[in-house]
Amino acid sequence: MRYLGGYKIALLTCSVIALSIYIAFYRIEFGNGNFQENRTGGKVSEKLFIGDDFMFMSIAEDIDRSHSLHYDYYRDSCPSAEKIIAKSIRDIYDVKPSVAPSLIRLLFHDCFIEGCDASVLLDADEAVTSEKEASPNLSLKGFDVIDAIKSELENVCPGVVSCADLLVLAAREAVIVVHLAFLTLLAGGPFYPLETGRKDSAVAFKEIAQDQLPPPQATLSVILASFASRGFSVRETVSLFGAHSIGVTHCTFFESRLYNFSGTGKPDPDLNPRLLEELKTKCPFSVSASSPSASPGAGLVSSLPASDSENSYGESSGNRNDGEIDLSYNNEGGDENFGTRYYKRLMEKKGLLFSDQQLMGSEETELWVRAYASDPSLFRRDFAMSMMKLSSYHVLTGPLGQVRTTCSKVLPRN
Ligand code: HEM
Ligand SMILES: [Ca+2]
Repeated sequence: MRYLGGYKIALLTCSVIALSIYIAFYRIEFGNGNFQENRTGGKVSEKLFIGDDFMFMSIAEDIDRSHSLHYDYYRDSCPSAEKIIAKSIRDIYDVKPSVAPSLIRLLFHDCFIEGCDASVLLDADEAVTSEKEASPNLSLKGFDVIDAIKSELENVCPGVVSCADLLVLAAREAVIVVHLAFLTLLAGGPFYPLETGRKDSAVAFKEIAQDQLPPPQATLSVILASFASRGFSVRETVSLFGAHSIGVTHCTFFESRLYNFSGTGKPDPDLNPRLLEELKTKCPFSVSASSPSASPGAGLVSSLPASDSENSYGESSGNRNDGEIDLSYNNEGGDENFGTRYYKRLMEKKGLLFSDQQLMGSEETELWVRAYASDPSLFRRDFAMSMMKLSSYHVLTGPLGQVRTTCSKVLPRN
């Protein structure tokens, strides 16, 4: 009996130690804010992974599964959905690699504004003031790709797969194809598991998009505050910026750094002098660099230094006839790693956007920049976690949303 009692105590002690280690690990690795309240009030389960292998773990199961996100949500209703999406992205990427950055950015602009509910995809009509018309969204691309995949899905299982799920799954596939291209997929990721079951909004949020998407002139404190208000830690925020390893930016978003930084009439001292000279040839002086026509929205923009706020996202930035430059323009050293190369550039003052270079502006953000620059697998792992978190941010589930049949239109009211 005494022996059995001792055994029980030992077992209890072991369990307590194991639980403490687990909790400590969870806190250290993922900080706070990882639980996402969905709009039904339920908890979205979190998945963790250790090293480069995913360890699936349900931290908090929803009570009512029909009103929450879960794995393989379309298992019975549309079993081929994820395959159709994945194949479409791969096929399109083969002929048009720019689809990958377009969709990753589209996901960010959807999820950041009132959650991943496909609100950004809605066109304007009598009932909808489209987010597409908000100035940060004028240069978004990839809507045609989403529409094409959606019509394929509608042929196979009409009215089943939401546009919000389609967008997060398509963006994940975009991350995968990019990594295949960079030959880093085999090096461990970053595939990230995604739960599904998001519903689409019946409204769009143009004013909120205008106010709350940080402009390329945003200062570090503005950037961090805007991500923190959505539950993203500094580490997660810095890792998400790694998406700027690929894709393009228009000259208009950084030209004031070349010619008239903060109204000084001089270039931004935080821009690499050699890169500066090259960029000047790619983006010749234009009127907008000296006296911007843009009149940005209020909100975040109004908290910028006056001279910077004048030329944030311009009202017509997407329509101006201005050059497109690779965000990784003139990458020297042949370092082809997605992520790593972006952070190395920041260390050499080669971030194209002022907001990118801001990540070198505090001890804590600089620490993560340096960590990601030197450790590709750490970056891949953190990026995957943060993308997963972004993709489940503030989702609509159950009866709170709808499943649109055309992603640019809300369902007609009965
Ligand atoms: C403060 C935060 C951010 C700002 C100010 C910002 C700003 C910008 C700007 C100005 C562009 C160029 C757009 C153009 O000229 O067409 C751009 C491109 C892009 N952004 Fe961001 N961004 C931010 C965060 C993010 C995040 C968190 C992601 C994804 C996780 C992201 C993904 C991308 C991608 C992939 C592109 C390239 C798009 C393409 O080539 O089509 N950005 N961003
Ligand atoms: Ca949204």
